[in-house]
Amino acid sequence: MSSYKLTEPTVLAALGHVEEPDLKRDIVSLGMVKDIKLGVDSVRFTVVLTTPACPLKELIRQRCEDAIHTHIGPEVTVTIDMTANVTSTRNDAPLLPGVKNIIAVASGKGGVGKSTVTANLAIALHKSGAKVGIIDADIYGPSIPVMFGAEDMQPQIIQIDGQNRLQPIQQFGIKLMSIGFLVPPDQAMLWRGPVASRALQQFFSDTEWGELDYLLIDLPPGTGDIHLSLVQTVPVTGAIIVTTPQKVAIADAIKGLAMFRQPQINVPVLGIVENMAYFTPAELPNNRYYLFGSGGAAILSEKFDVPVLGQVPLVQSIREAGDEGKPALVSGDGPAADAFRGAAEALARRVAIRNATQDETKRVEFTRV
Ligand SMILES: Nc1ncnc2c1ncn2[C@@H]1O[C@H](COP(=O)(O)OP(=O)(O)OP(=O)(O)O)[C@@H](O)[C@H]1O
Repeated sequence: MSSYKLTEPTVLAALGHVEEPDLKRDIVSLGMVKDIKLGVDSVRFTVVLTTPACPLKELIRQRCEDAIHTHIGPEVTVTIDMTANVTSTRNDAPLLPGVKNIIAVASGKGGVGKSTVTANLAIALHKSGAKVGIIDADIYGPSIPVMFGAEDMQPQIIQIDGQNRLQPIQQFGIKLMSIGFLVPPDQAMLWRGPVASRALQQFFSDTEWGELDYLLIDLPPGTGDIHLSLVQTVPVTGAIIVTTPQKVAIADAIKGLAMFRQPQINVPVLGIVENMAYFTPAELPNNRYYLFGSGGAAILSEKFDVPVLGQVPLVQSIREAGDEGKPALVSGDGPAADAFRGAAEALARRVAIRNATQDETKRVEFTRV
């Protein structure tokens, strides 16, 4: 006969000592413990994480096991099923009710690798088990179709409740929508701002996205009409800023960051991704050459109190993968893949913290900033 008391209340009391490291609250009051099943000397339960990309999964599992052993008894056999339910503040959203988080990916300067970062973050999140989509909002220079080897594909039109709806293209597990799928590239180039903005709005209103944990928006470089249209069309969960370490890129990244932080816009900036942070030759993966300088993102991070989500090296295989139409992370390994995976985990973590600590973003309701 065991001397300890193994009941649902004692299990919950024990697990009440386990703190979610990011949210700084115990996992029981956060509603993360489910399906407790008791045996004679054993307990099995499920821990529902806030993202499948959670880098703290093993830490939380270990702490749960330790808590049961410490507070109930060391002899108890503990089985923990880890699962995830991505959190959201998009409650009762009229547009895209099945999309939990809308993440804007912005850069100050062109060519810093914003689309490359978007594509690989999406693949990393998908590989962790999340449902992910990308809207290519770079109406005048869409690059997502090429990066996903989908430039010849066309979205199907389906009828739902008597209305025509666009079906996103699906490649490598990611749902995609881009102007590049709908009109020849040279045609969109000639559109004026309002036409381009309307095209973007249709990606939200007329596309059948279904259920998604993360919808990434690949914005055009700089700050402009499309950015305003985005925040006027949907409440954006948060933004990330992609930059290279160069001074000119950082100066422009500050402008992008400041735009999201304007009081009228007020979209939380979740972090910075420093792309082409250093060069690593394939044959000497431990050598790092800081071609564009170093420390730029760190300075930005400190000055604006925004975390650096990751530093992605400049490697030939990333460029080749982009040109071949298969984002590097689909089949790649090595330092670049590690950097993208780390950045995706950090992003997912920031989204979970943002959702637990900040109210829903409001859709912007004005025409001028
Ligand atoms: N870390 C990297 N290593 C090597 N090449 C890279 C890296 N990041 C991006 N590139 C390459 O740099 C070029 C520009 O990247 P990308 O199109 O992603 O930039 P962008 O910021 O989205 O550009 P745009 O100004 O069109 O919005 C592409 O050829 C891409 O493959």
